[in-house]
Amino acid sequence: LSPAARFQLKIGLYCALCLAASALAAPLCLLRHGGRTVRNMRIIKNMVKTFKYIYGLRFETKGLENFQVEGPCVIVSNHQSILDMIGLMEILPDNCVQIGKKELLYMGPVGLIMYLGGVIFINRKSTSNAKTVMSGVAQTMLDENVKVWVYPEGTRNGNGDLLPFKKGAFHLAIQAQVPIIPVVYSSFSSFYNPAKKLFISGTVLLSTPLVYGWTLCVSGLPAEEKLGSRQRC
Ligand SMILES: CCCCCC/C=C\CCCCCCCCCC(=O)SCCNC(=O)CCNC(=O)[C@H](O)C(C)(C)COP(=O)(O)OP(=O)(O)OC[C@H]1O[C@@H](n2cnc3c(N)ncnc32)[C@H](O)[C@@H]1OP(=O)(O)O
Ligand SMILES: CCCCCCCC/C=C\CCCCCCCC(=O)OC[C@@H](O)COP(=O)(O)O
Repeated sequence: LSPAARFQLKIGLYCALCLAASALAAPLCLLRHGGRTVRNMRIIKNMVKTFKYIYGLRFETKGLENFQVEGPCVIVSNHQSILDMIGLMEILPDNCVQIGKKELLYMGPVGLIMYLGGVIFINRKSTSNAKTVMSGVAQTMLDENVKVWVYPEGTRNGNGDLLPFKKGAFHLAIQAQVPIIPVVYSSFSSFYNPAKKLFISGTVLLSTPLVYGWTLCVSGLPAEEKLGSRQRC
Protein backbone atom coordinates (compact mmCIF):
# COMPACT_ATOMS: atom_id res chain seq x y z
CA LEU A 1 0.00 0.00 0.00
CA SER A 2 1.14 3.56 -0.65
CA PRO A 3 1.91 5.73 2.39
CA ALA A 4 -1.17 7.84 1.64
CA ALA A 5 -3.42 4.77 1.56
CA ARG A 6 -1.91 3.42 4.78
CA PHE A 7 -2.47 6.78 6.46
CA GLN A 8 -6.11 6.92 5.33
CA LEU A 9 -6.64 3.36 6.47
CA LYS A 10 -5.26 4.08 9.93
CA ILE A 11 -7.42 7.18 10.30
CA GLY A 12 -10.42 5.25 9.00
CA LEU A 13 -9.75 2.55 11.55
CA TYR A 14 -9.51 5.17 14.28
CA CYS A 15 -12.93 6.57 13.31
CA ALA A 16 -14.40 3.07 13.13
CA LEU A 17 -12.90 2.28 16.51
CA CYS A 18 -14.39 5.43 18.03
CA LEU A 19 -17.79 4.64 16.50
CA ALA A 20 -17.73 0.99 17.62
CA ALA A 21 -16.43 1.75 21.12
CA SER A 22 -19.05 4.47 21.52
CA ALA A 23 -21.82 2.13 20.37
CA LEU A 24 -20.62 -0.39 22.94
CA ALA A 25 -20.13 2.11 25.74
CA ALA A 26 -23.46 3.93 25.34
CA PRO A 27 -25.65 1.06 26.60
CA LEU A 28 -23.16 0.43 29.42
CA CYS A 29 -23.41 4.08 30.47
CA LEU A 30 -27.18 4.01 30.27
CA LEU A 31 -27.44 0.81 32.28
CA ARG A 32 -24.94 1.96 34.89
CA HIS A 33 -25.94 5.58 35.39
CA GLY A 34 -29.20 6.02 33.50
CA GLY A 35 -28.30 9.12 31.47
CA ARG A 36 -25.99 12.11 31.04
CA THR A 37 -23.49 12.30 33.90
CA VAL A 38 -19.77 12.90 34.32
CA ARG A 39 -19.60 9.53 36.07
CA ASN A 40 -19.89 7.94 32.61
CA MET A 41 -16.45 9.40 31.81
CA ARG A 42 -14.87 6.52 33.75
CA ILE A 43 -16.39 3.98 31.37
CA ILE A 44 -15.37 6.07 28.32
CA LYS A 45 -11.88 6.60 29.73
CA ASN A 46 -11.27 2.90 30.30
CA MET A 47 -12.27 2.08 26.74
CA VAL A 48 -10.26 4.86 25.12
CA LYS A 49 -7.18 3.89 27.16
CA THR A 50 -6.95 0.66 25.15
CA PHE A 51 -6.61 2.52 21.81
CA LYS A 52 -2.93 3.27 22.40
CA TYR A 53 -2.02 -0.40 22.10
CA ILE A 54 -3.58 -0.63 18.64
CA TYR A 55 -1.51 2.30 17.36
CA GLY A 56 1.69 1.68 19.31
CA LEU A 57 1.35 4.98 21.12
CA ARG A 58 3.00 5.55 24.49
CA PHE A 59 2.11 8.27 26.89
CA GLU A 60 4.61 9.44 29.44
CA THR A 61 3.79 11.98 32.08
CA LYS A 62 5.82 14.57 33.94
CA GLY A 63 4.88 16.84 36.78
CA LEU A 64 1.34 15.54 36.90
CA GLU A 65 1.43 15.19 40.67
CA ASN A 66 0.71 18.92 40.58
CA PHE A 67 -2.27 18.16 38.40
CA GLN A 68 -4.16 16.58 41.27
CA VAL A 69 -6.21 19.58 42.26
CA GLU A 70 -8.98 18.98 44.77
CA GLY A 71 -12.25 20.42 43.60
CA PRO A 72 -13.12 22.35 40.49
CA CYS A 73 -10.54 23.85 38.13
CA VAL A 74 -10.12 24.67 34.46
CA ILE A 75 -7.56 22.54 32.60
CA VAL A 76 -6.16 24.08 29.43
CA SER A 77 -4.02 22.26 26.87
CA ASN A 78 -2.73 22.45 23.32
CA HIS A 79 -4.72 20.71 20.58
CA GLN A 80 -2.85 19.01 17.73
CA SER A 81 -5.14 16.34 16.35
CA ILE A 82 -8.07 14.01 16.91
CA LEU A 83 -5.58 11.70 18.66
CA ASP A 84 -5.40 14.18 21.56
CA MET A 85 -8.49 12.55 22.97
CA ILE A 86 -6.43 9.42 23.77
CA GLY A 87 -3.88 11.42 25.79
CA LEU A 88 -6.68 13.29 27.49
CA MET A 89 -8.23 10.03 28.64
CA GLU A 90 -4.83 8.81 29.92
CA ILE A 91 -4.72 11.53 32.56
CA LEU A 92 -8.32 12.65 32.89
CA PRO A 93 -9.12 13.26 36.56
CA ASP A 94 -12.43 12.15 38.01
CA ASN A 95 -15.32 14.57 37.65
CA CYS A 96 -13.92 16.28 34.59
CA VAL A 97 -15.80 17.17 31.41
CA GLN A 98 -14.54 18.70 28.19
CA ILE A 99 -15.75 21.54 26.04
CA GLY A 100 -16.39 20.47 22.46
CA LYS A 101 -17.74 22.04 19.30
CA LYS A 102 -21.42 21.23 18.81
CA GLU A 103 -20.76 19.58 15.42
CA LEU A 104 -19.29 16.62 17.34
CA LEU A 105 -22.72 15.90 18.75
CA TYR A 106 -23.88 14.81 15.28
CA MET A 107 -21.30 12.04 14.82
CA GLY A 108 -23.75 9.25 15.59
CA PRO A 109 -22.67 7.03 18.50
CA VAL A 110 -19.62 9.27 19.14
CA GLY A 111 -21.92 12.25 19.68
CA LEU A 112 -24.14 10.15 21.90
CA ILE A 113 -21.26 8.98 24.10
CA MET A 114 -19.96 12.53 24.42
CA TYR A 115 -23.43 13.65 25.44
CA LEU A 116 -23.70 10.83 27.98
CA GLY A 117 -20.25 11.68 29.38
CA GLY A 118 -21.33 15.26 30.04
CA VAL A 119 -19.29 17.02 27.32
CA ILE A 120 -20.36 20.66 27.08
CA PHE A 121 -21.19 21.57 23.51
CA ILE A 122 -20.68 25.10 22.28
CA ASN A 123 -21.53 26.84 19.06
CA ARG A 124 -18.25 28.40 17.99
CA LYS A 125 -20.02 30.48 15.36
CA SER A 126 -22.04 32.35 17.97
CA THR A 127 -19.99 34.04 20.69
CA SER A 128 -23.12 35.14 22.56
CA ASN A 129 -24.51 31.62 22.55
CA ALA A 130 -21.17 30.15 23.69
CA LYS A 131 -20.89 32.78 26.41
CA THR A 132 -24.34 31.89 27.74
CA VAL A 133 -23.44 28.20 27.86
CA MET A 134 -20.12 28.94 29.58
CA SER A 135 -21.78 31.10 32.27
CA GLY A 136 -24.02 28.16 33.18
CA VAL A 137 -20.94 25.94 33.33
CA ALA A 138 -19.25 28.15 35.95
CA GLN A 139 -22.14 27.62 38.33
CA THR A 140 -22.37 23.88 37.64
CA MET A 141 -18.64 23.48 38.31
CA LEU A 142 -19.10 24.87 41.78
CA ASP A 143 -22.42 23.18 42.54
CA GLU A 144 -21.32 19.75 41.35
CA ASN A 145 -17.56 19.90 42.00
CA VAL A 146 -16.68 19.49 38.33
CA LYS A 147 -13.42 20.21 36.48
CA VAL A 148 -13.54 21.44 32.90
CA TRP A 149 -10.96 20.67 30.19
CA VAL A 150 -10.72 23.30 27.47
CA TYR A 151 -8.59 23.45 24.34
CA PRO A 152 -8.23 27.25 24.33
CA GLU A 153 -6.85 27.36 20.79
CA GLY A 154 -10.44 26.47 19.83
CA THR A 155 -9.38 24.23 16.95
CA ARG A 156 -6.71 21.69 16.04
CA ASN A 157 -3.26 23.02 15.22
CA GLY A 158 -0.46 20.63 14.28
CA ASN A 159 2.09 23.28 13.28
CA GLY A 160 4.17 22.88 16.41
CA ASP A 161 3.19 26.26 17.79
CA LEU A 162 0.16 27.64 19.61
CA LEU A 163 -2.69 29.59 18.07
CA PRO A 164 -3.80 32.67 20.00
CA PHE A 165 -5.97 31.55 22.88
CA LYS A 166 -9.70 32.09 22.87
CA LYS A 167 -10.84 33.75 26.04
CA GLY A 168 -13.65 31.48 27.25
CA ALA A 169 -11.50 29.28 29.51
CA PHE A 170 -10.18 32.33 31.34
CA HIS A 171 -13.59 33.94 31.75
CA LEU A 172 -14.79 30.61 33.09
CA ALA A 173 -12.00 30.46 35.70
CA ILE A 174 -12.69 34.01 36.81
CA GLN A 175 -16.44 33.48 36.99
CA ALA A 176 -16.08 30.28 39.00
CA GLN A 177 -13.03 31.62 40.90
CA VAL A 178 -11.05 28.44 40.30
CA PRO A 179 -7.41 27.80 39.30
CA ILE A 180 -6.28 27.11 35.75
CA ILE A 181 -4.03 24.09 35.25
CA PRO A 182 -2.00 24.03 32.02
CA VAL A 183 -1.21 20.66 30.41
CA VAL A 184 1.14 20.36 27.44
CA TYR A 185 1.23 17.54 24.90
CA SER A 186 4.66 17.19 23.28
CA SER A 187 4.75 17.50 19.51
CA PHE A 188 3.28 14.59 17.52
CA SER A 189 5.20 15.55 14.38
CA SER A 190 7.75 12.71 14.60
CA PHE A 191 5.04 10.06 14.35
CA TYR A 192 1.89 11.82 13.13
CA ASN A 193 1.75 14.32 10.31
CA PRO A 194 -1.28 14.40 7.99
CA ALA A 195 0.52 16.58 5.43
CA LYS A 196 3.26 13.93 5.11
CA LYS A 197 0.79 11.05 5.44
CA LEU A 198 2.79 9.90 8.45
CA PHE A 199 1.17 7.87 11.21
CA ILE A 200 3.48 5.43 12.97
CA SER A 201 4.01 4.44 16.57
CA GLY A 202 5.43 7.05 18.90
CA THR A 203 5.65 8.52 22.36
CA VAL A 204 3.87 11.54 23.74
CA LEU A 205 4.95 13.39 26.84
CA LEU A 206 2.13 14.92 28.83
CA SER A 207 3.40 17.47 31.29
CA THR A 208 2.23 20.32 33.35
CA PRO A 209 4.59 23.24 33.87
CA LEU A 210 3.87 23.22 37.55
CA VAL A 211 7.12 21.55 38.52
CA TYR A 212 8.42 24.74 39.98
CA GLY A 213 5.01 25.42 41.25
CA TRP A 214 3.26 27.85 39.05
CA THR A 215 -0.32 27.58 38.12
CA LEU A 216 -1.52 29.80 35.33
CA CYS A 217 -3.39 32.34 37.38
CA VAL A 218 -5.46 35.18 36.17
CA SER A 219 -4.40 38.22 38.10
CA GLY A 220 -6.70 39.16 40.92
CA LEU A 221 -8.03 35.65 41.21
CA PRO A 222 -8.67 34.87 44.87
CA ALA A 223 -7.92 31.21 44.12
CA GLU A 224 -4.34 32.39 43.67
CA GLU A 225 -4.24 33.07 47.40
CA LYS A 226 -5.62 29.64 48.21
CA LEU A 227 -2.87 27.97 46.17
CA GLY A 228 -0.17 29.67 48.23
CA SER A 229 3.00 31.38 47.11
CA ARG A 230 4.58 28.19 45.74
CA GLN A 231 2.02 28.07 42.99
CA ARG A 232 1.75 31.77 42.29
CA CYS A 233 2.90 33.26 39.05
C1 LIG B 1 -16.05 4.87 24.49
C2 LIG B 1 -15.17 5.25 23.37
C3 LIG B 1 -15.43 6.56 22.84
C4 LIG B 1 -14.60 6.95 21.68
C5 LIG B 1 -14.86 8.32 21.21
C6 LIG B 1 -15.10 9.17 22.35
C7 LIG B 1 -14.98 10.52 22.06
C8 LIG B 1 -14.95 11.39 22.99
C9 LIG B 1 -15.10 11.23 24.42
C10 LIG B 1 -15.06 12.53 25.12
C11 LIG B 1 -13.82 13.34 24.79
C12 LIG B 1 -14.16 14.68 24.35
C13 LIG B 1 -13.01 15.42 23.83
C14 LIG B 1 -13.58 16.59 23.12
C15 LIG B 1 -12.56 17.46 22.55
C16 LIG B 1 -13.21 18.46 21.69
C17 LIG B 1 -12.33 19.59 21.42
C18 LIG B 1 -13.00 20.64 20.60
O1 LIG B 1 -14.07 20.53 20.11
S1 LIG B 1 -12.09 22.07 20.40
C19 LIG B 1 -13.30 23.17 19.74
C20 LIG B 1 -14.22 23.72 20.75
N1 LIG B 1 -13.56 24.35 21.83
C21 LIG B 1 -13.36 25.68 21.92
O2 LIG B 1 -13.79 26.46 21.08
C22 LIG B 1 -12.63 26.19 23.12
C23 LIG B 1 -13.47 27.06 23.92
N2 LIG B 1 -13.75 28.31 23.20
C24 LIG B 1 -13.88 29.46 23.85
O3 LIG B 1 -13.73 29.42 25.04
C25 LIG B 1 -14.17 30.73 23.08
O4 LIG B 1 -13.63 31.79 23.82
C26 LIG B 1 -15.68 31.02 22.83
C27 LIG B 1 -16.26 29.91 21.94
C28 LIG B 1 -16.45 31.11 24.13
C29 LIG B 1 -15.80 32.37 22.06
O5 LIG B 1 -14.94 32.34 20.99
P1 LIG B 1 -14.70 33.58 19.99
O6 LIG B 1 -15.90 34.43 19.89
O7 LIG B 1 -14.23 32.99 18.71
O8 LIG B 1 -13.45 34.39 20.54
P2 LIG B 1 -12.98 35.07 21.90
O9 LIG B 1 -11.92 36.04 21.49
O10 LIG B 1 -12.56 34.05 22.88
O11 LIG B 1 -14.22 35.86 22.51
C30 LIG B 1 -14.83 37.00 21.85
C31 LIG B 1 -15.24 38.02 22.91
O12 LIG B 1 -16.16 37.43 23.84
C32 LIG B 1 -15.62 37.53 25.17
N3 LIG B 1 -15.96 36.29 25.91
C33 LIG B 1 -15.66 35.02 25.57
N4 LIG B 1 -16.14 34.16 26.47
C34 LIG B 1 -16.76 34.90 27.42
C35 LIG B 1 -17.43 34.59 28.63
N5 LIG B 1 -17.58 33.29 29.03
N6 LIG B 1 -17.91 35.59 29.36
C36 LIG B 1 -17.76 36.88 28.97
N7 LIG B 1 -17.15 37.26 27.83
C37 LIG B 1 -16.63 36.28 27.08
C38 LIG B 1 -14.13 37.68 25.01
O13 LIG B 1 -13.56 38.33 26.11
C39 LIG B 1 -14.04 38.51 23.73
O14 LIG B 1 -14.26 39.85 23.98
P3 LIG B 1 -13.04 40.88 24.18
O15 LIG B 1 -13.71 42.20 24.23
O16 LIG B 1 -12.15 40.69 23.00
O17 LIG B 1 -12.38 40.52 25.45
C1 LIG C 1 -24.27 8.51 11.73
C2 LIG C 1 -23.22 9.59 11.55
C3 LIG C 1 -21.87 9.00 11.49
C4 LIG C 1 -20.79 10.05 11.45
C5 LIG C 1 -19.48 9.37 11.30
C6 LIG C 1 -18.36 10.23 11.80
C7 LIG C 1 -17.18 9.37 12.09
C8 LIG C 1 -16.21 10.05 12.98
C9 LIG C 1 -15.89 9.13 14.08
C10 LIG C 1 -14.96 9.32 14.95
C11 LIG C 1 -14.02 10.45 14.99
C12 LIG C 1 -13.30 10.44 16.28
C13 LIG C 1 -13.64 11.64 17.05
C14 LIG C 1 -12.91 11.67 18.32
C15 LIG C 1 -13.21 12.93 19.04
C16 LIG C 1 -12.12 13.93 18.87
C17 LIG C 1 -12.60 15.34 19.05
C18 LIG C 1 -11.76 16.29 18.30
O1 LIG C 1 -10.56 16.33 18.42
O2 LIG C 1 -12.45 17.14 17.51
C19 LIG C 1 -11.81 18.16 16.80
C20 LIG C 1 -12.16 19.48 17.43
O3 LIG C 1 -11.61 19.53 18.66
C21 LIG C 1 -11.63 20.68 16.68
O4 LIG C 1 -12.19 20.67 15.47
P1 LIG C 1 -11.54 21.45 14.24
O5 LIG C 1 -10.05 21.29 14.29
O6 LIG C 1 -11.92 22.89 14.38
O7 LIG C 1 -12.16 20.79 13.06
